[in-house]
Amino acid sequence: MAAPNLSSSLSLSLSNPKLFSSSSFSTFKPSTISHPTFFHHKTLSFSTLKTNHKTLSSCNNNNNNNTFPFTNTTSDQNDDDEKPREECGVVGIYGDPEASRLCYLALHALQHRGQEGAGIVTVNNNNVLQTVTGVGLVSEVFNDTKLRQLPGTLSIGHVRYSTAGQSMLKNVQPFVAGYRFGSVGVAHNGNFVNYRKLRTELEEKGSIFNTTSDTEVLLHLIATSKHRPFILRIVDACEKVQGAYSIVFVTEDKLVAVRDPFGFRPLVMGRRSNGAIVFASETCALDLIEAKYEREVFPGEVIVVDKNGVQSLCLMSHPQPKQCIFEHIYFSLPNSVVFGKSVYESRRLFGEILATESPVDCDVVIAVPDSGVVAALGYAAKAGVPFQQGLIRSHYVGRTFIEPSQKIRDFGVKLKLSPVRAVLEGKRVVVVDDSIVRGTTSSKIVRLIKEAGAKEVHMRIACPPIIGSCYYGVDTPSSEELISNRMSVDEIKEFIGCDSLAFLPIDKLKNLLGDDSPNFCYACFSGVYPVEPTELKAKKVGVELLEDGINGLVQGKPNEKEVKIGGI
Ligand SMILES: O=P(O)(O)OC[C@H]1O[C@H](OP(=O)(O)OP(=O)(O)O)[C@H](O)[C@@H]1O
Ligand SMILES: NC(=O)CC[C@H](N)C(=O)O
Repeated sequence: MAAPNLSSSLSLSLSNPKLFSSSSFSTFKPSTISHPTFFHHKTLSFSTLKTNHKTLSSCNNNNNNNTFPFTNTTSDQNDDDEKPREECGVVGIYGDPEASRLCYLALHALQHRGQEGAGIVTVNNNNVLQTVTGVGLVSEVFNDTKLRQLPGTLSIGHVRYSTAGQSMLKNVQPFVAGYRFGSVGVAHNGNFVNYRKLRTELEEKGSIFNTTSDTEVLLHLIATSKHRPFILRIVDACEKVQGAYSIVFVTEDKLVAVRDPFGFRPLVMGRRSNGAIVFASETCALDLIEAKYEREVFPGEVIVVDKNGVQSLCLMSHPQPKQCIFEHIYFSLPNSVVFGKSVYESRRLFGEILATESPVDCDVVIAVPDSGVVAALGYAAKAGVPFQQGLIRSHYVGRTFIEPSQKIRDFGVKLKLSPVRAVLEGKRVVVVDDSIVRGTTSSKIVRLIKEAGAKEVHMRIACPPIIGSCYYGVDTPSSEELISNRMSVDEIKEFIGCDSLAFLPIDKLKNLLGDDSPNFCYACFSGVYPVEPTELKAKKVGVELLEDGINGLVQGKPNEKEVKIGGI
């Protein structure tokens, strides 16, 4: 399969369905996509499609004047961890003879988004979808022998951190399924909030599930869809699921990328110099495999890549994007551009705001590595205080450690972070971290720093207090386990034992985002959910883990108070 030839001219005279064309997304104003990228969209032969599909009949975003980076597409140009877990990372590559190896490298770049399992599916020369999946890190799952088993030019890959379904091999993606018209593979970042209901309905109709992952419902919905051709089956399935999804699909001859109408999770598109098209959760993956960033997959967009080129069509209309602000706060790597903004720049500014809003006399600013580093640099620069490395992070301990008991978790922080006495002794120290979830890390850190001789410890947190659990792909604990949901800032200060504590004020965060502010989801700070989480989150009671419909077994009643449903 060769790289797609995108030189054919665009013909877009569609009124129904519409391709993503000149609808405007003025809120997307990233410098990186300020020079519009033009694709040669090959028009789907819609006369052969069942075009009454409502999702394809209204493409423009309602109620906003957003402008797509295209200025004119009618042109011929074209388990029970206590922290917020990372999310999954996805990658898709079309038209490169080294597709699986590039996928493997891209998954390395996305490893911070999931460490439970990794997998790649590649279409071989006989049009067969071949899979390698395994539990653990990318480097543990793949080796040269495994990659040799994946020849072909079309691949998708996934790194997993579970939000629904246990952490076990059978739930490691990509999933591949055969249905009566062929095979399809899927890699999903996000979480379906109506998974349990859909699964029950499908099971009642006879579906047999292989996994306990929410993602599998999509395959059943595709297989049972009455729509033709395949792309409309995908659209049909996506219409039925609710919640967050940035997905790549592979068939014998197509790569398809889809982002949910709210655009909760990121998904970007790039191109290698040989013309190969690449989709990835973050731009850091594009950079690693030398794919040039072209643009985001837009909320509600479906992009199909096949021998005819790149086609873009709209999944469904929606009032306003609701991109996850936590990608900028914690999840994404600082070298990525997410939702059109540099993550590094966001974090540096969060730090600057903290320095302005919550100044304190101090001798040194230190970070809780890794995700607190850039905000600490911003704080130090603004405050005019030296930044130093007061905590050394072990490179051999994962980003989050998944320890079943609190006792062992306490060691976890010590194992991961070691204080530097030379930096801390006798000093008034500002410690910048990106977030406080349960407060475990902060309380341990304050103790470590004080034990190393610090005179004062002032915690500055580069996000607002987290009071709501996430239902859109971040596996935060249930709301009742979130310290900011149970305690005031003063109480948290007492609990973690620091001399002062301040969070990034939400209004300042929104001010910083400016016109783009309404396009973000703040449910974790407000408890107001853009998409109703009908199935409540797992929570721990004593040593028992109660799981809900999202995560599987229900052994107890979820606390109804946990979820405040609000408007968008
Ligand atoms: O309040 P808690 O429940 O302890 O959780 C918050 C901590 O967890 C995250 O760190 P993580 O261990 O994921 O490391 P990272 O900064 O390297 O991503 C985050 O950066 C905080 O330090
Ligand atoms: N973190 C994610 O995006 C998880 C994807 C999917 N819900 C799973 O649990 O496998």
